Amino acid sequence: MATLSPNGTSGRPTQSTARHPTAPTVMTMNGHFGAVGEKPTAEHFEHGIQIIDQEKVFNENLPAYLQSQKVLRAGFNYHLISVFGSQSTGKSTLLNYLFGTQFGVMSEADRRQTTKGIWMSRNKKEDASAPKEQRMAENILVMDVEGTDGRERGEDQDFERKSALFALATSEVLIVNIWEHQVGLYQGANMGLLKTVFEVNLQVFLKDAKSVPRTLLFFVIRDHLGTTPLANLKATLTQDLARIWSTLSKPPGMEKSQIGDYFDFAFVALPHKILQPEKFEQEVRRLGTRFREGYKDPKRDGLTDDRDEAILLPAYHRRIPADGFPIYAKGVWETIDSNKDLDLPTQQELLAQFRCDEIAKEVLVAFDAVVLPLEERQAEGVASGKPSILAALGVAITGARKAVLANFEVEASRYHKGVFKTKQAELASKVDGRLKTLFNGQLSAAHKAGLHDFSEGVSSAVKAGQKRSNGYDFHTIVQNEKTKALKSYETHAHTSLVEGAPWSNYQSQLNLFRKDLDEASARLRKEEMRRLATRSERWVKAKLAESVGLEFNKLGSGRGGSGAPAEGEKPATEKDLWDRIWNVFTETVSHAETRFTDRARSFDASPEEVEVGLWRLRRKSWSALRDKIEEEMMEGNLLLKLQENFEDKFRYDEDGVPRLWRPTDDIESMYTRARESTLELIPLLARFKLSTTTAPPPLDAWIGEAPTGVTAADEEDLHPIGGVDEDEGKTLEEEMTVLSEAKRADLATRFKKTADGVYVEAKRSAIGGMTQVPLYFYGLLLALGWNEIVAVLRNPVYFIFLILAAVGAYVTYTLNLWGPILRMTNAASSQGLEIFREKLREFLESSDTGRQAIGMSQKAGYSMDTLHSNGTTKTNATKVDDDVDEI
Ligand SMILES: Nc1nc2c(ncn2[C@@H]2O[C@H](COP(=O)(O)OP(=O)(O)OP(=O)(O)O)[C@@H](O)[C@H]2O)c(=O)[nH]1
Repeated sequence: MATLSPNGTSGRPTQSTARHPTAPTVMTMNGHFGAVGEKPTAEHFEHGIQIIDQEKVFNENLPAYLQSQKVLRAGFNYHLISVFGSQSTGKSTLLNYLFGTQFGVMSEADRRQTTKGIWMSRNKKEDASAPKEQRMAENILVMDVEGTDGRERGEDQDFERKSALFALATSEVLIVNIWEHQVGLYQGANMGLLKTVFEVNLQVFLKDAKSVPRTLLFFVIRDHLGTTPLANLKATLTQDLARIWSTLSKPPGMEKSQIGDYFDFAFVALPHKILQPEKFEQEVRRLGTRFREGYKDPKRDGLTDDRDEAILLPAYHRRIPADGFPIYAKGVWETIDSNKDLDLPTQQELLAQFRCDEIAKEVLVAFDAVVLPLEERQAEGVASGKPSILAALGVAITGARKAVLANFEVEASRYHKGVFKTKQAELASKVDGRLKTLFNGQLSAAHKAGLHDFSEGVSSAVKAGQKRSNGYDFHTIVQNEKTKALKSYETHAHTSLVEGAPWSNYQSQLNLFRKDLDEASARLRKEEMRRLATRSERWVKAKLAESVGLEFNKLGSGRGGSGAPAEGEKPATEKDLWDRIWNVFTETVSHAETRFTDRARSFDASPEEVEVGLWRLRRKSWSALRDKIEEEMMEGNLLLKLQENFEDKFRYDEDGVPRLWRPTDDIESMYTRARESTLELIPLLARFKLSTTTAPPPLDAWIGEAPTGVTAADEEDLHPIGGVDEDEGKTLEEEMTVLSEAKRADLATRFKKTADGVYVEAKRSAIGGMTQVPLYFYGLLLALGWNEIVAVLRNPVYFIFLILAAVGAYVTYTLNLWGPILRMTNAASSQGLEIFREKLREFLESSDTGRQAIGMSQKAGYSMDTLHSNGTTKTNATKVDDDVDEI
């Protein structure tokens, strides 16, 4: 590191190493760094910083310097003072005295330029008299500007002009350092330079005259001997300045403007430093306090001497926040250096935009630290399809939002108001955009979870209710779950509210949630209605299976309680079969409808929904009835019913007593009557019609028009019904046709064969009864069997056996058991005959001659085979059982 002698002359810092590649990579006094990435420290800036070097290069380390001096975060709480004047007039010396800085000072013996470019240093003198909280006023930055009229630059006044402009654009106070004997001179008193300053001032602030901060031109007259009073010197200088002002060509509209409209002037004279060192130091100290102390009102504070008035008035402040100063200064310098028109308001706007963006970035770091993880968790939840509800979201994001906006305001509000407002709005909308997404995401997660929980809650409560003996009230379950879901949603939404954000409310989302809940409960209710409908349908089906089955069974009893049917007249049970079925059907369904309606009402189902449910129930019930009828009408079943009906009419008399056929009986006419009566049943059964009207039942009127609320889904599983679903191509007539013409004919043929079999059997049994033994046969039996009779009578064992047999026969007779015994015997003999026939067939099948015998035996077994081929499932054994029952 370069070293400095205490007075800073011999070790005067070298120039920027950045501009001299051969220079060592160490930091030099001007604050330019050699090594890339090297961080400057407070030590590096012991002598301040050369913010612009003599080659007019701006030093990028200015922020680091301000940071090291703890000025960067001071906001507006700092002051900037520049000093300029002729070379070697003691400017640096004055600043070092006033502010404790360590600017380089020329040695007494060597009159050459020491200050090159523009240096800056922070005031190091503390004002011990000031209260602690006011010590911020010590943030005074002092710029030591390269002296004018220097022999080193000669005629080149470019830097001189540019540095003066720079000082004017940035400083509150311009100290013009002149020696007493320079007063009245033009160049020596820097009047040329001041003319430039005034000109530029007019141009620079022309655009926005109102916002022009005033500048204090503070003339420090050095080596004041006292022979010419300060007032005179002051007057001379004031006159000179006024003259210069008057000679300036002013822009239109500003012709009459006075120098005092833009500048304040102050004058101070300092004694000769060499000749009157004590007085010099005393006056310098007095002057120093004027910089460091707050403003003093001459009258209020009882000041008698304007030498005690404060210098750094608020009106002079350039209103550039300290953290924006390096950017601003750089922008200003680059504009000046490139000889462009300096437009300070624009510079300030540019600065404001730049800094506001930077500040926004800075404050967003803390915001991101809070919000980013939340956003990530939410995005993960959405991606996985299970949006997660973020706990205490509102508190977290409200804090983050408040902090980011407050921090931005603190830092950025110092900049150009318009830009600040715009950037603040931009930041707020960016922050709010993200938070709104987060908030809405939270609400939609709560929405989804709420709906899911609601459906689950209802389902599990219904399941639990199904297990309970006293059932469950669906409506209450739905209401309870709905209340729970709404409460939970509101809690989540409430805890996610972002305090202070105008968009942060959830009323519309809550309404949407409520609407979706209603939809979900309507859907669940519909499902429950479906379940109820299924239960009702099952109930109707079971009831119909029982009651319709019973009605059909009554067909088997052909007497209908009125004995053998008279010619052409049908028993009541047969005539009004369909009426009874229709009545049973409508009553059953009506009963089911009442139950369905009551239950559905308890679900809070709408009348339309109930209407649809009832309509479906009626259609389903009709289908169930049709199925049942079809089942009853299955060929085997029907033939059996007809056979039973016929046998009932044929085999039993008017009192329901089985007939014992005698040869004298008119079997044929009785058979014909019973057969015809049963045959008449076939057309009756073939078509579903009411006896009263002989028309089909009013099915379409009974089912009714499809309610308006019926959807395609409701009709999906319904069978088309003629008369109701005309478009399905089936008429009501077809719907009501139970047996087709061909089936009827076939059924009649089959039945006739069965009936014929029964008739033959009856005839045979009548003829069997007719066989009488001749009387002489008994005489012959007595004659031939006399010996055996005597043997039996004489033998006590035979005799006792005979008596027992007689008693047994008598008991059988008194118990009326002879008939069944005979039948059983008959059945057993026919069975035996059948077995014998089978055996014979098997035997004969093995030989050619046997085939003929099979044919014969088949003929003999005609009635039995017919019975089997007619589809009856009854075996002889069961027939025997039936007979036993009948008895
Ligand atoms: N007579 C007199 N000499 C002074 C006074 N103040 C400083 N000097 C001397 O003047 C010389 C120049 O002082 P500097 O402070 O370096 O002057 P400067 O204006 O900063 O010089 P440059 O930076 O080169 O422009 C030094 O030798 C000082 O000792 C003063 O009030 N009166």
